[in-house]
Amino acid sequence: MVENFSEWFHDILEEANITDSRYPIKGMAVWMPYGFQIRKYTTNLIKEVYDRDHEEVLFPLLVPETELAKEGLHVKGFEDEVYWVTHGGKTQLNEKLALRPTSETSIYPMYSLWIRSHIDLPLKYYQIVNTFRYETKHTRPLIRVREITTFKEAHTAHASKEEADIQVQEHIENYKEIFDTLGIPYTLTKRPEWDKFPGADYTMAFDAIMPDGKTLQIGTIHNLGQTFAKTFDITFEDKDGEHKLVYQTCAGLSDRVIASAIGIHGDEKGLRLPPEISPKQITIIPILFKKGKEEVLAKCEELKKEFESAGLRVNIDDRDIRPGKKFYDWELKGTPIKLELGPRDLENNKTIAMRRDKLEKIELDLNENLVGNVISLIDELNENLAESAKEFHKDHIKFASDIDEVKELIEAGNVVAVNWCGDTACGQKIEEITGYSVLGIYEELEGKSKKCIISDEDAKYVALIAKTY
Ligand SMILES: Nc1ncnc2c1ncn2[C@@H]1O[C@H](COS(=O)(=O)NC(=O)[C@@H](N)CS)[C@@H](O)[C@H]1O
Repeated sequence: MVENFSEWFHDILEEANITDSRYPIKGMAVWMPYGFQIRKYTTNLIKEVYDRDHEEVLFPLLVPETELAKEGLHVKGFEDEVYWVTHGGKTQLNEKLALRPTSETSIYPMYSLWIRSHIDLPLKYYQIVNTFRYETKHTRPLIRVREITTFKEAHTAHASKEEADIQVQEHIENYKEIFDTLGIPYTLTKRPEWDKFPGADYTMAFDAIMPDGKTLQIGTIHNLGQTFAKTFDITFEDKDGEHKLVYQTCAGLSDRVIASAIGIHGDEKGLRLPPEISPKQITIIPILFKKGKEEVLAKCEELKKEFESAGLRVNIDDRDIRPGKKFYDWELKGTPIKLELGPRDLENNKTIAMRRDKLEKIELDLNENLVGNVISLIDELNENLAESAKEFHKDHIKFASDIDEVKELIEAGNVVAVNWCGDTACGQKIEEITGYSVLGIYEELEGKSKKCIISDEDAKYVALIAKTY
């Protein structure tokens, strides 16, 4: 793992041409070409999963103040973060318009118009848009931004509580598929009452443990119950002609999916990208001398076509610079597989392959199942990135039976599991004493001793405590 993760993360975004934070508004950055490709493949993955049982839509960016203010708990939760538009040209608008911090209050008035009968349910829409939050905590590219550029928000409406509960599970399965595909390990916890989404009945959260041991909330799923249905009058006529309020869920992902893929898999040489989202999966590096230059380049083009017809993304780095610089760039940009091809290799019908995760030379025969062999290397790399990330993740969740241990384990870069009676008073006491956050209830771990770490009452749950981004 890298030494100073925070510095590494900041530097890699610039050096690998992912984003440029020199844009003259704090918390906003430019997606540069290489990063834009990574973002494109990440959103493709999210769409592939969500298009199975949701429909993609696009709502306006601006939300009338009256709509935003309707849901008391919700607006309370966001009032300090909302950006406002007050003028059209020189004309003062007769109503302030919010830049959406999230889209419940722009979507649900329309749900109220569209949903009339039980045959309109379940309604399951999602959009991938930019949202705006005037974050006052330390902003950080991709991790805590003021313009969330890649905000996937799914909003569902159901005829019954049971269906909404099932939908929460389906969102959880969707998120597991997305994060597993990217080899990103996570803890799944139920956020404590005092830290759930404003207006939600409860919040399920995916947290990643970054290399510095701090956790990053990489996705959330909210069971909204009927709170927003009441506020926005989203009702339907059921089979018996009764008018009922719908039950709702919503689920969000953001740029943090990309932040965790970059942060968790990177090493001191740079990115090690999961093949799913790497702009190129194979970089062919011709070793060019005056003699045999044409033949080598011709062979590279031929190989490129062969890999592309197998559905792989390939580039040939034929820049007229020394190979060492090309290797450096390939390692920095994290392409999964590098193939070296020089005149001698051509004569011997060989190419030297290298996996970006292990950086070991592997000699492959050019005429012997080359595509199959390279695909196997890509799969092995994918497996290995996920495995080593899982190792790190597991090694950094420790159990503490007394409150002093919690602090020292977190300072040592861990997430800490403790027994908790579930009382808010105890939970908030844990945060007060340690200065760290209760991520929530963690079902994966069975409590060792069954006493709450604060009250000594019978512990009902295991809770995770962490230093968070
Ligand atoms: N300032 C931010 N920068 C980057 N990502 C963020 C930021 N704020 C929140 N996120 C991400 O966005 C996800 C969804 O945000 S949220 O507030 O929890 N949930 C919602 O807004 C729901 N309406 C989702 S549909 C969070 O889980 C987190 O991963």
